[in-house]
Amino acid sequence: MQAPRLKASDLACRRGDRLLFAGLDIDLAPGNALHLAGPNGIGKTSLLRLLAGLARPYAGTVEREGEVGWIDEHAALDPDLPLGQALRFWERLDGSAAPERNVRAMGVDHLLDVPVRFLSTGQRKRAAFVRLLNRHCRIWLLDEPLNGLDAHAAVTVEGLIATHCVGGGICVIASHQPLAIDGIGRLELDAHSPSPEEGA
Ligand SMILES: Nc1ncnc2c1ncn2[C@@H]1O[C@H](COP(=O)(O)OP(=O)(O)OP(=O)(O)O)[C@@H](O)[C@H]1O
Repeated sequence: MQAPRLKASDLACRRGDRLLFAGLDIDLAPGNALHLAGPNGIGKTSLLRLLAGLARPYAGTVEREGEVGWIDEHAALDPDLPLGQALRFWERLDGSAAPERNVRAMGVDHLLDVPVRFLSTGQRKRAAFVRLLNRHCRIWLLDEPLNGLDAHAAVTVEGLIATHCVGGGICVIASHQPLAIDGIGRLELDAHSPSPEEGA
């Protein structure tokens, strides 16, 4: 399997008439985890979207080697299906090797008969992690992955991220919460001074 790489050079992002950030460089190799921090609305999700290729940069480039696994507040599971069936739909597409193990690891094995729409916020987040683990992507881009999780599940997720990186993966995490992960880097986004063009 090819080693993952995630590199952003001189990256700028504009949303509406606001330049959120500019001149940003990120270079992540196998084993690297990066915590994106900063106040609400500063551009953490926007940066993750650029890194994922879901949005086009205003300036600069993103180079990506390896498939991206994404977590945000949407579980991407059919709300009308029982959780087990909703997960199985993706397992077939993802070619999951050990779905039962991942279901147990995220502690949702007792919820497989419950329709996804009845799951709590934290239960839905756990289910989203089952799907992420099933996919074996080398690059994880996680937007507030600890939101809604209890303390025990948060420790589980921190462990999963650490294991993913020790195994040669890359992970970028936007989070307002501290992350207990050995060796994790930190990028604090702060307010970008408006360009003359913006102020005009
Ligand atoms: N599609 C869009 N069009 C215009 N502005 C947008 C769009 N999406 C986001 N924004 C704006 O871009 C700014 C950055 O949003 P973003 O979601 O990246 O921030 P964030 O740092 O992730 O915030 P939070 O900590 O609240 O999750 C915000 O002011 C937001 O309103």
